Amino acid sequence: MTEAQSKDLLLVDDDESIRWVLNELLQDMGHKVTQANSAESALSVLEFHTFDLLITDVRMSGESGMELLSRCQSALPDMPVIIMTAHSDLESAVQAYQKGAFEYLPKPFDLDEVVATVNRALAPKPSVKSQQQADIKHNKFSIIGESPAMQDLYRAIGRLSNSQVTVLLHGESGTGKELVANALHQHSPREQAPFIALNMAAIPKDLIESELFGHEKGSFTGASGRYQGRFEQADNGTLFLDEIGDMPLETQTRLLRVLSEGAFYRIGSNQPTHVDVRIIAATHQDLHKKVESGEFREDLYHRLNVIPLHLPPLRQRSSDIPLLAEHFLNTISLELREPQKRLSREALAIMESYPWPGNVRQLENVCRWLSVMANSQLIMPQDLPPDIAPEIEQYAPPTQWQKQLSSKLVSDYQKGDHQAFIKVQAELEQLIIQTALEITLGKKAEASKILGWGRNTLTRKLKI
Ligand SMILES: Nc1ncnc2c1ncn2[C@@H]1O[C@H](COP(=O)(O)OP(=O)(O)OP(=O)(O)O)[C@@H](O)[C@H]1O
Repeated sequence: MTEAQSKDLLLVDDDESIRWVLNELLQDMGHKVTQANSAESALSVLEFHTFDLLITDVRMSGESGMELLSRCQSALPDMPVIIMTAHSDLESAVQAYQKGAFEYLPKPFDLDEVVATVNRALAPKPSVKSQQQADIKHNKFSIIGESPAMQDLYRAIGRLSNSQVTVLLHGESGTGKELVANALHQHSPREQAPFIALNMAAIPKDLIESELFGHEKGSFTGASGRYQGRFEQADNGTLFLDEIGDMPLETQTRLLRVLSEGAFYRIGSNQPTHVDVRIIAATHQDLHKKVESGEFREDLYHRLNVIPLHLPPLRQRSSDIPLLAEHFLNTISLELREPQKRLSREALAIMESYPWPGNVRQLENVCRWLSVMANSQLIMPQDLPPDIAPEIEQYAPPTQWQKQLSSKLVSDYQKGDHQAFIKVQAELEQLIIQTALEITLGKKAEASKILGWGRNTLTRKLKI
């Protein structure tokens, strides 16, 4: 790297080991790095030295990285700031972007990503810079998840938060498309205006136009009064068109006209109605294929697909299942005014490997079912509904020998034999080993196979 490319970087984190790793990396990239362990000490360094880039953690004792970012935005608006945080949720991502951060990096980070981000931040750029400093209110439609796929999504919502652009959400049913559409609206300049949702698959085809555009009294049989359509209801706000792939072709043509002209006619009226509506559409179908088969207008497809966002199915982000389940069990317990149930490690493991064809909606329903149906506070595998864990035998009463064994254990223990449990385990093990050897006519290799052990394990256990 040449001298000319070497830049002055300020690195702020109260975690010394993270500073060490990043310092090594940034110096290897050829940059000069100054370190600070708090926002306060960063500010005092910034008083007498200018930097080409600030990289800061969010959570530190004293002032936070966000406060540091705000101060730098007003005093040093040209210095790009990269925000890093271990607490990566939608709110922090959106807040970082809205406060003017150049980029938001969730921890633990990938070092290649850090290099790429630093390079982009230091690249010469046009001097236009968004200075919007909107305050974020708490989002009641909280989106849960920390998987890399969700973090990509948070970043996309953050980047789009100052814009009005049309978005097409794509994802299987129940992946959270409506939730994300709502979050896009809540974090947009239109947040004070209505968010109106309409699901094309849920209304009869011959009523779609009247639902969208409204009608005058008597314009068709059954139109007993004047009706304001969803477009008018969403004026200045956002209209969410769910299952857009199910929109009939004639309605597509009308929708296209509204999008290009900003006006439409109520059914039965010849007066144009002008509206200013942002469209967010969603589909679980492959719209491109529908265009090829002539079922979806290509021009409308391009008009809607300005920014495509993909919501991955839950089975591809199973690391989010524990957080989502905890969130649902908590909100449902509050709804039911009952203590919150918890998932045992074993039950959670089964849920994490289940494919969830109905995605987050199905997980939410299962949590509702468990909140009402599970017998104990700690949910065990046998408490799970049969479609989630079909191989788990549902609770069955103990058989005669199990009852006898159990009462012998209790009485031996109560009589003072504190080794009772350990002895029975060893006896049971010897019993199943002998049975396996009997049916394999003493062949250890075969016996170890049916026992599910390695040969050495069997030999070792035989010696005990
Ligand atoms: N990441 C998430 N965090 C919290 N709740 C979620 C998340 N994703 C989805 N949900 C919940 O799951 C349910 C289904 O979500 P949503 O209706 O947004 O899915 P969708 O993709 O629009 O489904 P469909 O295509 O069937 O209309 C909702 O109750 C929603 O609140």
